[in-house]
Amino acid sequence: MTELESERAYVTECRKGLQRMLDGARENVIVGEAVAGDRYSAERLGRHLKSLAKELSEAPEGPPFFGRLDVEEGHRYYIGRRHISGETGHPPVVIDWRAPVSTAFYRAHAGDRRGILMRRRYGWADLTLTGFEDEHLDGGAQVASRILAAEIERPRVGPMRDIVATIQPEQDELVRAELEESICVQGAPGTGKTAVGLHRAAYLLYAHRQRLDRHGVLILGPNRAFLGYIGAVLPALGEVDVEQTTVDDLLRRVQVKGTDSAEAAVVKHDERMAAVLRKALYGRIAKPAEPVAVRDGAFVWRVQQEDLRRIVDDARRAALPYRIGRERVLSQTVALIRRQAELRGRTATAAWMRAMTRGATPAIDAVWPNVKAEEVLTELLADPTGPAEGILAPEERRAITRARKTWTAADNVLIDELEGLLDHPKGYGHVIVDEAQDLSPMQCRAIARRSEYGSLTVLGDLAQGTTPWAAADWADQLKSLGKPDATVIALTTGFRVPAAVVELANGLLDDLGANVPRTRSFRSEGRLLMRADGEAAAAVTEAMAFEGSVGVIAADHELPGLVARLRAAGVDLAPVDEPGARVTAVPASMAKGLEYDHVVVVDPEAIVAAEPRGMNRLYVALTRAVSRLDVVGPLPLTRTRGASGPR
Ligand SMILES: Nc1ncnc2c1ncn2[C@@H]1O[C@H](COP(=O)(O)OP(=O)(O)OP(=O)(O)O)[C@@H](O)[C@H]1O
Repeated sequence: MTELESERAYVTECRKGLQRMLDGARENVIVGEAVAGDRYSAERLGRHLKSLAKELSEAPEGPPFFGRLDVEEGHRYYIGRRHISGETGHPPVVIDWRAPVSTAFYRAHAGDRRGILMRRRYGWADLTLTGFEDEHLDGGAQVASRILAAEIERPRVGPMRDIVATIQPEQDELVRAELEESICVQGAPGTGKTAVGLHRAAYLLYAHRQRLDRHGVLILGPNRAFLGYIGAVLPALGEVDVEQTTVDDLLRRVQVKGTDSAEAAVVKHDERMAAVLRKALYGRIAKPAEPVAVRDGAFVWRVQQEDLRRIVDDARRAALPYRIGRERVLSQTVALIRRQAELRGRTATAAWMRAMTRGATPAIDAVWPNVKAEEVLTELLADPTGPAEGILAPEERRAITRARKTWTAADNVLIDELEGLLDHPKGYGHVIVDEAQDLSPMQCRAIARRSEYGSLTVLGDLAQGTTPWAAADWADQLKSLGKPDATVIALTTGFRVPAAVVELANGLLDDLGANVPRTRSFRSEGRLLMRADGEAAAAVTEAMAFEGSVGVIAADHELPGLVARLRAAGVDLAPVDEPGARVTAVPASMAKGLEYDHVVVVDPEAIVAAEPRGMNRLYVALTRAVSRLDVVGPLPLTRTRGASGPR
């Protein structure tokens, strides 16, 4: 038997192992229901076993392993996307990539062998094992892995895929960072930030399943097209319970029908709004102007004005959320009434307490009113002379004063801030934030509230910041996110963009004024073509001769006209939220985080001119290509390049 044949025989053994696990899980469902001691545990056990059986039967069929570690003569571990048990009494046939032993697969090298003699990587064509590649760590020269290079250079089609077989050592360190540790990854386009974030979610769920099952993991991305693009990665790794959403969707409480002026949006996203909102809310608490009087049959119980004032002051000092503070004031007021009643020999039954609470409520409403976040904001936005005075400048107050009552996206952020003052929000065990350079201070606060007792993985690139409030450095952003001590780590090897395109993009960095390290590309192959105006149709048609996806990126306002012209030339483009299409029309504002095998950027000057941070937008657009980039029309003049352009 050749070595390849014996490896193929092992594949068969793995498939048998999987079938055994599935049969076992199904049988357990039947037995489990019978053995549980009571109905409650029968139900819980049943649910657990059923979900295990369901997960196993629905797991996408893929290669059962992608690597092997030989630790000593005859002793080896196969590493795969999921654990596969051996026969009863035998060790597992495949070890989960997240298990501690698998770490060596990603990190061992000749200088630090971690007890490994040999690492084997496997090549697959769908479900057929086609070959393998060995790396002997106990001597011999290091050779670059062809399987690894082929995987990274593979043309892209459809949604994002997992990278478990090829995670790089510096990425693996981030994936496996401790749960308690908040980290911030600064990485140029295509360095694998998103991939690292998704694999970190899968890793943490494996390593801390119980804790995170209770508190949950949340992934925040820039827009829905991006979520559609990354949505299949975690389910393919067996993780289906991770909440993936955008910041806007996470904070949506009122329906957005209006848009803010640029000035108003900037003010509403400014951190000073937190102080304005606090003042607006707590300004509603009044000094008690009279005693509390509660009728109780023939009696009237009283709580003196002085006592009520003390209760209110104590509750304010305790810095509780507003609603909890109000509850405390009400219950302490009723407690004083109860004490008086008991001194007079009354027994305070539950019904009596409820009646006293009802009776005291109007008096408490007068000092600590029950309010809704929307009401507070409506009043604030209607009155330029209100709580914002002394915090915002007069023109800023005017900018946010609105004539008509329609909610905007920024209002949801403000309502969320108020909700955070009113009550404790739902927290998560771990939150992963992608494109975090674009978050405003107020959005950061919303995330900080949800991760106060958990940790964060912050992913971003200061050079790709396109919002008016984009971060200039990570220290401030991390402070706003409530994790000032998070470690900032830079990733500098690009796995998406070919070297020629990286060179072009690096040339733009000086114009962006972002203090970030330059990238080097893992990929020497690839093509950059500068084309003249009017060659968009030719560029797209030529792109379609290659395998892989094509993305056509243009300024948002130019895209509809371009799509119509291309359609007339016989090319149909799918909208950006349809992952998996052959040719996609991508508005520049939605390009962030996406990638296509071949990208055609049309009219770069229009992309730059369309918005204040247009140069950053162009930097994003130019760095979406995996194999080929066509730039149609001249690049804007830049400080570094002068009038002639790169080629
Ligand atoms: N170790 C790796 N092995 C194989 N492919 C990788 C690896 N790391 C990253 N990639 C691939 O490189 C591409 C870029 O990765 P990703 O989208 O995570 O980068 P990013 O840093 O988030 O980029 P951007 O800033 O542009 O959003 C993806 O196709 C990803 O699968």
